[in-house]
Amino acid sequence: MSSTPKILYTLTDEAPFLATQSLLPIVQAFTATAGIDVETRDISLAARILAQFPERLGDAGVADDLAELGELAKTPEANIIKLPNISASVPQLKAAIRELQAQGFDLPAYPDEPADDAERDTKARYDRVKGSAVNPVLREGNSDRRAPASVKAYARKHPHRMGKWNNESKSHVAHMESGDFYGSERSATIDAAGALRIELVATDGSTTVLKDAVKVQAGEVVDAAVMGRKALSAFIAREIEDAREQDVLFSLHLKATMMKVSDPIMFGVAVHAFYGDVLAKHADVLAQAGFDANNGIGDLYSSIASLPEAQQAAIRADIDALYAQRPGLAMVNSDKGITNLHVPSDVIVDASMPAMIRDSGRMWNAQGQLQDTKAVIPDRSYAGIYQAVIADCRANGAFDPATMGSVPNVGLMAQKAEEYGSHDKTFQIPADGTVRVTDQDGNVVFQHAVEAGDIWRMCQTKDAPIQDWVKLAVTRARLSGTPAIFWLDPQRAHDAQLITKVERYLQDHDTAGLDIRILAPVEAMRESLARIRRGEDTISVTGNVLRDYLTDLFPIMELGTSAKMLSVVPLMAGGGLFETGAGGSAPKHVQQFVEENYLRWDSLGEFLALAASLEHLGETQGNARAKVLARALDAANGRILDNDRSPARKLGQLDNRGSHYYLALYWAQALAAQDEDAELKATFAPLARALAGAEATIIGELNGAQGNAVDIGGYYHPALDRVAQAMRPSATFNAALAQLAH
Ligand SMILES: NC(=O)C1=CN([C@@H]2O[C@H](COP(=O)(O)OP(=O)(O)OC[C@H]3O[C@@H](n4cnc5c(N)ncnc54)[C@H](OP(=O)(O)O)[C@@H]3O)[C@@H](O)[C@H]2O)C=CC1
Ligand SMILES: O=C(O)CCC(=O)C(=O)O
Ligand SMILES: [Mg+2]
Repeated sequence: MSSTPKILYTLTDEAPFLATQSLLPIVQAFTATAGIDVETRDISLAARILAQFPERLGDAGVADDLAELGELAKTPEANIIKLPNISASVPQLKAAIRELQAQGFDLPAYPDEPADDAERDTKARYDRVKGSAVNPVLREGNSDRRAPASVKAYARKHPHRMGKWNNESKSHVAHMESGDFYGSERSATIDAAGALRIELVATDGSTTVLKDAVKVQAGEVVDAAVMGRKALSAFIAREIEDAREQDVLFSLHLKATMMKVSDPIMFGVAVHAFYGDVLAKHADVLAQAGFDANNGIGDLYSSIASLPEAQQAAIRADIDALYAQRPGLAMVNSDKGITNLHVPSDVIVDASMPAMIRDSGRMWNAQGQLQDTKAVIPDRSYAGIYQAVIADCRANGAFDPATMGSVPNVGLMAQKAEEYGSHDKTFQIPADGTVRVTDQDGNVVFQHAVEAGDIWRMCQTKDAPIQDWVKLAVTRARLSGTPAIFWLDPQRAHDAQLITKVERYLQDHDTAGLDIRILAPVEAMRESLARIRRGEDTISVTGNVLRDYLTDLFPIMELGTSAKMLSVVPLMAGGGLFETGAGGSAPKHVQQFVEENYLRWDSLGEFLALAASLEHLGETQGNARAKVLARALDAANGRILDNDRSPARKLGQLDNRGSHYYLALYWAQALAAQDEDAELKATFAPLARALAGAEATIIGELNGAQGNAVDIGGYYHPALDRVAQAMRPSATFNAALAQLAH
């Protein structure tokens, strides 16, 4: 066991990174009193890019902290606090590369179409950073996400605003009826460890190996499915027309960040369907300019920027004319004309569907007004759950945060489970034929007839994570005395395999007196919704994708945001990964910060994660002081909520920094009030007095800093000293904390 107990705190991107520059000095000062080191590891998009080119960057290069954390996560010592990070789409990746180049880092450009081996190597390195490239590396355990009792109580007492619903709403979800992943899924449980080969046998007789030697373990569930390009394209074209006829907005909801191979292609199909006439008319020019529809219509505007002004104007005019014949497009930013089809990472289904449901089922139109919307979620595997929520809200009105029950989640996630681990086995098929998966003895495991342009993918779900997931579900059901529902669809090939395993592994546990059921997702949703309307809680036990979707959906309905969730990953090797909240990195918040030095990011997720991390450290390392710190922090978190010390949204009020001051005050007061550890009590009593005595001065200094633009020297790679200075504007607060170190 290591001599100095250590917590590794991640530096990430955007709002959580800014907030860290204020919060971390507080955390480090407090934990040092218990001899705990809180060290940082940089897994920001910028750091991950820089870590790819050590030989090129020399001294300017950085260590691969993510790789280090990934290894650590497989050991019992791991205690990692993971803040949200950017999962970069290609446009974001390119912007980050440009920014780093401008800062003097000698990085190669992102080669869209690599021409030689060197460029192929460069692209492969950048692609390692692309999309959701952090979470899958760290998540060596399953997921336990829930609203702590204090947070739920706060939400009940101070219900956030929910848009009203009525049964005239025309909003709905549209999904395919055939030709999708759902309809084509085949699944098998592997008997003995071995390796699978994926190959395309084209109709001309040629065979291409798509992937050789995919290692599989005994008991592992593998499945494969195909999304037909023609079927998808025809479906989207129909839905565009239907949206126009019904006079509702058209919107597309995918997860291009986590499904980084399949979903940008699907996004591109929608861009082509919507803007097809213009894209066809200017096809040659756009191809020359390097436009790629998979990167969104925003890529068209940036690609044509180098063309002669008249040519640009002609293309823009054609697009504007096209809008007159199309349904309204849901907007990401109406003022700036950013549409739902601009950038694939702007509308991410886990957050975008709950936001729509919270806003009466409406999205923003080009005029800056909310309007009923068609939400296109092409694949049927999960789309139905959102329609079930919409149908429920239409029939019964919006949910009431003051009375509704809770739906916590136990999610199967470890070791790149299911779709979220499929990227290296996802292919856009180059020619008509058959994709065949064979085992080491040449037996065909499954095969699909495919056409050029189709998206074929294979997923893996290992047995040990499934066993761990079932155990976690039973443990949570027992500890919370709450019914648990496994959301599994017997009609789906993959889920049918899982149902067999769940039924088998439930027998390994004492389930006497527990209410554990297995229901198909739509039924599970209806049952859970009926129960929350009655104020009852139900644990959702789901696969990886529904874990992602439900842990934004329910928190956003129950608490207003998923930032207030406790999100723990008990690592299978015995360590702990403590994620902060269940949502993302809120780019809007950075914009507000640089414009007016006001940060509305709520760090409650970080506070909760830290308490859980300290508790874990106390338990696993027999560190009594860590437990005292954890209990005091729990008390402080409760007071933050009771006294409403979370950041407000608008300039002039308490922002992120002010909420950190109150955290320090309440935490110090709780430590000064406890009697378990006299030394800690003596250490924190003077700090508690100093912070309480200087409340008006400190808040004055913190709030007084607001109002002007701040230059932090970069978006993806801001200057650390500038951020630190901006985030710590109270000399009085800083001095009081510094005293603690003496
Ligand atoms: N675990 C991870 O690392 C995750 C990372 N991401 C990444 O985050 C980025 C943005 O994703 P997006 O889907 O827009 O989701 P976000 O969760 O960042 O944003 C949705 C909205 O939720 C609110 N919100 C989220 N967190 C907080 C917080 N701590 N305090 C206050 N409000 C909050 C904000 O709304 P408002 O202020 O309007 O109320 C925000 O605009 C992407 O780059 C994505 O890849 C996304 C999900 C998880
Ligand atoms: O890794 C990502 O990109 C997002 C993760 C996420 O949304 C989640 O786990 O809830
Ligand atoms: Mg999510």
